[in-house]
Formats: sequence, C-alpha cells, structure tokens
Amino acid sequence: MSSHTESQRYLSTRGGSYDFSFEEAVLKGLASDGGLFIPEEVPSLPSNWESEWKNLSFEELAFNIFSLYISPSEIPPADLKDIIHRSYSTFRSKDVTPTVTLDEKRNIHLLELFHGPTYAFKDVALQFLGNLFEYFLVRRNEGKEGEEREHLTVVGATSGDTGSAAIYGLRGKKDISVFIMHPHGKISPIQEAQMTTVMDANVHNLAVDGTFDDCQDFVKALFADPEINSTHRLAAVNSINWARILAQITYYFHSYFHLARQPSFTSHSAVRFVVPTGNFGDILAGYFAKRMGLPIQKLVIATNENDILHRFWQSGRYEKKPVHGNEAAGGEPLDGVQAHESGVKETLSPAMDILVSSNFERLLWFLAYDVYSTNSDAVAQRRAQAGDHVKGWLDALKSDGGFRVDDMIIEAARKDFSSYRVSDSETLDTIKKVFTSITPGYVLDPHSAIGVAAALRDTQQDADAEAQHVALSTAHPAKFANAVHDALNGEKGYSWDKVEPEEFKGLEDKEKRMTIVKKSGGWQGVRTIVVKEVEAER
Ligand SMILES: Cc1ncc(COP(=O)(O)O)c(C=O)c1O
Ligand SMILES: N[C@@H](CCOP(=O)(O)O)C(=O)O
Repeated sequence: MSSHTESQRYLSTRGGSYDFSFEEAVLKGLASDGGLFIPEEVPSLPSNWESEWKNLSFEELAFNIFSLYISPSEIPPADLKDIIHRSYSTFRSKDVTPTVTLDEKRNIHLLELFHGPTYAFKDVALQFLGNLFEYFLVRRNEGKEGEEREHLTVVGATSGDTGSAAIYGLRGKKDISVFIMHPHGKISPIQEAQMTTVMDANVHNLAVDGTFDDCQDFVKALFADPEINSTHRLAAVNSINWARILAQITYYFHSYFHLARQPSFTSHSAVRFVVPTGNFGDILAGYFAKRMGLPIQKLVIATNENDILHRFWQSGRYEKKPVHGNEAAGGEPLDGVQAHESGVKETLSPAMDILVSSNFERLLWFLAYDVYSTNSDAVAQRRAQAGDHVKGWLDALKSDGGFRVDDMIIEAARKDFSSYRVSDSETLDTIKKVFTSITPGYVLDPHSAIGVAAALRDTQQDADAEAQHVALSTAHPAKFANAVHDALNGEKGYSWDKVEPEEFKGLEDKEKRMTIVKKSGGWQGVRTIVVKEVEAER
C-alpha cells in the first residue's frame, strides 16, 4: 500500500486490462474482459488523518478521500471541490449523512443515508457520478459541434433505487442519454413513479418482464457487445462503476468521526458497520475504508432471504442455488423459504432481491491477491495471478452456477466480514420493535430494518459487549409503504401522513412514460431500442 497517488491507475479484476486513468475507468464502467475496475493500490491514510480529519464537514472529508484516488493532474483540486459541492448541496440534511443513536443501551446507531433527492443511499454516489460525467464531457467537447461531440449512452439496471437516483443525477444533462431497466411490477409503486414521471427527453425507462438479475445481465451483455460499442460510448451507473464505490467511502469516515467525537469513545472502542446487502456495493466501500486504515472491527453483511452472500460466509461456496436447500450450505432452516429452485425470491425488501452480487468480484480479487501471493513475487505478477483466480471463479459461476473457495480464502474473508440472513417476518418485527419500544416513533424502511435486525443479533452473538454498531439506513420508509403498513398498521401513534414526504404526495398519479420490454427478446432487443432512441435524440 502507498499514499503516493500521483500515478493512481486502475486495472480489471479479471487481469485482461490494466493501466487505466480514473477518467477512463469511470467512463468505461466495465473493463473489456468483463471484469470490474479497481485501483492498482489502495492508498493508506496520511499519518495525522485522525486529528486532521476529525472535525471536517462531509464535503471536506469527501475531498480528502477522493484526492487519494484521483490525481490532481486529472481533476484539479478546485474543480473537484466544485463537483463535490454541487453534488451534496442537493441534500436535505446539513450533515449530508447524519449518524443518530437508535439504541443507547446496546450502542446501536443508524447512519441515515436517505437525505438526498430520491430518498435512498444511491444519491450519495449518483449525484457525484452525474456531475463527474458532465465534467468529463464538457472538457472533451470543448469547441466541438454536432456529430463531433462525444455522447454518453448510459445503461443501467435497477431493483428500484439506483434507477431513480441515476435519473435524478443525469436528467437534462447535455450529451447524455440514459436507459434504465427495471423488473416490471417488481419495484415499489413510488419507486416506479419516481423514475417514470421524469419527462426529460434524455431519460428512457425500460420495464423488463423478468427479474433484476435479467436486467443486470442485459447491461453486462451490452457492455460486452462489439457492435454497440463501436457506435456508442456506453457508460455505467450501477455499482460496477468504480466512482460509485469511491463516493460511498466518505460516509464510513463521516460516521466514524461522529462516534469518535462522543465523550465515551476511546481508542479501544470497537466499531462494527452493519450493511443491508444486495449487490455488495455499499459494504465494499466500507471494505475500502478499512483497507485504507479506518479502524473498523468488522463489516457485518445483512441479507434478506436472497442469501447467496450469507451462504458463502457460512460455507465457502458461492452458488446461485444451494444444492440441498439452505441447511446444506451451513445455514439454519429458513421460515417458509425453500431452496431457490426458481431463482430470486420476492421479499419485503425488493431492492435487495438479487441472486448474484456483482461487486463481490472486487472482494474476490483482494482475497486472492492477499492469500495466494507471496511477498517475493513481483507486484505485477501478484496482480496477474489474482486476476487469473477471479477469472476462474467467475467462469465457474457462469458454467456451473457456482464455485467453492479453499479454506484460506474463506478464513481471510471471515477476518473482515461476518454475515446474517434476515427473514421477512423478522424484518416486520424489527420495524415494529423499533417504533414501539427501542426508539419510540422512529419508522425504519424494510432494508434498514434488515441492518438493524442483524445488529441486534450481533450484539447478542458475536460482538464484544462494548462494541459500537452502526447500521446503515439505506432508504426512507415512505419508499416501501406496503412493508411499513404491514408492520405498523394499528400501532398507537403511527400515521402514514407523518411518514410520507411532501414530494411523494400525488407522484403516483402523474403522467408516466416507460417502454415494456420482453425478456424473450434478449439483450439484442434492448440494443435495438437503445440505438433507435439515441438516434432520435441526437
Ligand atoms: C434500499 C436499499 N438497501 C440496500 C441495498 C443493497 O445495497 P448493495 O446492492 O450496494 O449491496 C439497495 C440496493 O442496492 C437498496 O436500494
Ligand atoms: N438495489 C439496487 C440494485 C442495483 O445495484 P447497484 O448498486 O449495483 O446499482 C437498486 O436499487 O437498483
């Protein structure tokens, strides 16, 4: 590791592409070999980081952290500060991502990430990414007219939140078209309304009659297609885009410093972040924070009943379907949930209804790099070996539906992470318990409730008694009315009117625009739509 950042370069997790600048990594999104971009070196923190950074604002922290990954010759400091300021002045909280105490007795805190324009944690990264795309394009298009101008065709997949955050981050931006695929009918009504009521000409919603994973597969197939890549510059807004992960690192530091400023906090206080996890993007930012040197004792993964990650941490097997039901993978029996014979299960936390977590590939690279290489290997050789291992695992996932890692890898993974799986009934119980007794009147959304449920279990099972748990609160409860009503209807003091923000009132009745896409038409069907719409727009 190094704190030298002048030459920070990016490489692919599958070993086939390397030596990319930050701008190239962000604009390309996905490497040509199908891998994800990671920085060549994870920068370590300056020696005085704790005293120097302790009282900084969110924006100042973001600037210090991003500067360790983006060379000033790529984005001059004044420009970076301006991009950061424009990205976070849209938030409703002056702290951007405040940390509040939920349960004083058990030291459980909530990192509220839903104060951005679309009321979900995705805004933290997608407000920044939207402004970053715009910055690069303005610079590239200076003095150019018409066909000469570079145009970005953004393609994304969403289970509800990434889509609206990306649309709000990119609507109306010059030289950018946005295509967002969502599983038709499988996102909450307000999420659908947030996306489909945006009428800017550069925004296109595609409702696919499949699952989120089908949408994500279409995105990856488009990135791998030489035909569309020769005519269009595709760009990614999903967390396959490195800038998404980078932007999320800030709130781990921000939250840590909030705790560190409390009188009872000492240098021995253990901090555990508990993260409701689907595509592994949010928690991966915590892993980068930890690798940089932020003293995080453990990163706790909280899944819903789509539990591929939980099963991996239990058994060392990463597979789409457990062989003989869940117990075979080392997990406890699920209440009412069968092995995933038909793929993804619909739960009360739909944004996490994901079969395969795309960012897990980035963690696998670091595990392989740390475990299999020896110090005597040259760095370039160690990186290449890690890429070969990742490629082998990902090939097996594609051909056999899964793979097993050896004991050294799973042990290394368990050093930094632990995991819990939370059922729908526990999700509802947690929303109710928090509202009625833990923090009377506080309404959690179902995804955040999964984090809190895991934190509660962790305080009983795994953590030392003094540990501070920070559960990430990833969405506003008003985005998931059904689960919240199911949990709280009839409870004293509960009223939907108090939960629902003004912006949401009447949104579902507004004019909507979306194109229904048949999954049977495959990604080629999506390609036809994208090509036609971009043509019409330009
Ligand atoms: C509300 C909410 N919580 C949690 C998650 C899971 O985050 P990640 O996919 O980064 O693991 C998502 C979607 O990504 C989400 O929208
Ligand atoms: N839960 C996400 C799914 C997409 O994940 P991403 O973080 O990779 O964009 C959503 O809400 O769309």
